[in-house]
Amino acid sequence: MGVAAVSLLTTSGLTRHFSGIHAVEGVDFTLEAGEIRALIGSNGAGKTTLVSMICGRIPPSAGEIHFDGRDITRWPAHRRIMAGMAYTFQISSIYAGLPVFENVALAARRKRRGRAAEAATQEALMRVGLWERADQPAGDLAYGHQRLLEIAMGLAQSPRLLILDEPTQGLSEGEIAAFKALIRELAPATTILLIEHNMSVVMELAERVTVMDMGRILAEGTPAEIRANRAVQAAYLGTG
Ligand SMILES: Nc1ncnc2c1ncn2[C@@H]1O[C@H](COP(=O)(O)OP(=O)(O)OP(=O)(O)O)[C@@H](O)[C@H]1O
Repeated sequence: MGVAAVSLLTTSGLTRHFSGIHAVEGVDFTLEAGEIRALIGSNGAGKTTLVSMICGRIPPSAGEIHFDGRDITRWPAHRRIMAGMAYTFQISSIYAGLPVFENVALAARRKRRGRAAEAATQEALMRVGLWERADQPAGDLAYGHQRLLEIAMGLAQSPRLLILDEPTQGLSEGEIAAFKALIRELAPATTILLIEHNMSVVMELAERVTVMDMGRILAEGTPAEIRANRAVQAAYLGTG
């Protein structure tokens, strides 16, 4: 028998309670290096809470997280960034008064210094197509471009795992098509985990889909398997 590849990310028994609410309950979740994974589920299913524990925004009530073979359960967020994780959460991180370039450079400097940070900034802006707008105040960008700016901020950290929370929310059809193309270019060098409500994005982009319901993993599989899954249809897809 061959040696099993080490998964990039594994959670075991990961749990988070908020004063009686079981937001995430005993989740065993695994990501293989290089994959594009979608995390779906109805409002309140626990997706953001799960991802927040993975990236170190909130501590778990119980359970463990391993990244790249190391137990990172108690690592602060910045140490996880150094280890190769990056995440974007809905617009929260943009400084509207600062130029586009500076926004991305601030993110790059969480991992690198000096010229290396500037080079990573330029590369990330070119990758998402915002290099021409590098000098504009971020607050002047159209909404779709602000979402791309957030992705550039993640990319500037050259992550091995990029976590995106609802990246296509509020984007136009054209912008969504550009987003899909961008993500396809990033994988498999970068592993992608995206929380996504847009089913066409999930079905076209993700190699595997994880469905959460009431804090637990309800199902996992290829897009075709998930579409055909009765429990998923009842809990989620059927209501959409
Ligand atoms: N800081 C918090 N304090 C109290 N309850 C919380 C907190 N964060 C999340 N919850 C609760 O935990 C549950 C899971 O929420 P979570 O935001 O993780 O779900 P979600 O699947 O990301 O939903 P959505 O698709 O609406 O973003 C919900 O019942 C939510 O109200």
